[in-house]
Amino acid sequence: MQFGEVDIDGSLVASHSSVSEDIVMVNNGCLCCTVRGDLVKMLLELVKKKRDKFDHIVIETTGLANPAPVIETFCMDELVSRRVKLDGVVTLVDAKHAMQHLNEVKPRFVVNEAVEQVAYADRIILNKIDLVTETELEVLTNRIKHINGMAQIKLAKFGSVDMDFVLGVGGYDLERIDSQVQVDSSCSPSHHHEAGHGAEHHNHHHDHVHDSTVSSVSIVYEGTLDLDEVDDWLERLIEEKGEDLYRMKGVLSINGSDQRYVFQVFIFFSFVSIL
Ligand SMILES: Nc1nc2c(ncn2[C@@H]2O[C@H](COP(=O)(O)OP(=O)(O)OP(=O)(O)O)[C@@H](O)[C@H]2O)c(=O)[nH]1
Repeated sequence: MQFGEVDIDGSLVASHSSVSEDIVMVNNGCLCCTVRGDLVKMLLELVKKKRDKFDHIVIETTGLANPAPVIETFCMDELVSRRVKLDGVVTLVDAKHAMQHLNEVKPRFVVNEAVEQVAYADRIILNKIDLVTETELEVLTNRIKHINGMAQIKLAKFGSVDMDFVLGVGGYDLERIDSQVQVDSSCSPSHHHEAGHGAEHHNHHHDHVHDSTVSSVSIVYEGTLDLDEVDDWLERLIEEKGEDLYRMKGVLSINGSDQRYVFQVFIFFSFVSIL
């Protein structure tokens, strides 16, 4: 499926077309509710009429789309969420042009879509690496990691990556968060390591990078936590800072319990989902 105002890929595909039947264009603009309504209709129709013919549904948005309303559809629409599960958000980054888009200064209250697409991603394909120098690639990679420290990044030419990298991602799968968080806390470049006596901030890797209004932070705290206090903290954080947050994932060790607690939170304009 593709969202977009001008259906260019659609006409290209239609002209070659034994596959056209499997590609659905949704071109009613980018307003969240319009897109969501269409998306819900398409998804339900696919499930109803062709459920035995596919394993995955791939939704391609235009480069200008905010991914949030699409992600939101899978959590908020009851009929959809009962029938299809969001596997993950994959963002294809054009190594040659991405920096320019990430740096574009938008008017106040207008979000930079390129930054959002990186921020929401579970997987990032950093494509066209043959068109940039090693230094450019390094600067861009650092910038992307600064915006989103959780996503796995794969460098590619002509979009060539293993199928496993883009399908079966499990980005919203609570069971996989445990391992993701462990990997992340050992290698994230933007982690905050808190140990008893106060926070020590390790952001020195990024001192030379253009400041980004969107960034990811991880907190590693040794010891156990009180569940009620964690609940209160999350509630307060969402209430006070909800508008500034995109996603949260975590694994907690709780006082008096030898089980690991895994949580994730998605925050969209006026919607919070805690699993
Ligand atoms: N040198 C080089 N060219 C590439 C690579 N990947 C794609 N291209 C070329 O870039 C051109 C434009 O392709 P894309 O940027 O992928 O276009 P697209 O994604 O279909 O465009 P939108 O969906 O409209 O964003 C085509 O001629 C591709 O062959 C790459 O890794 N290296």
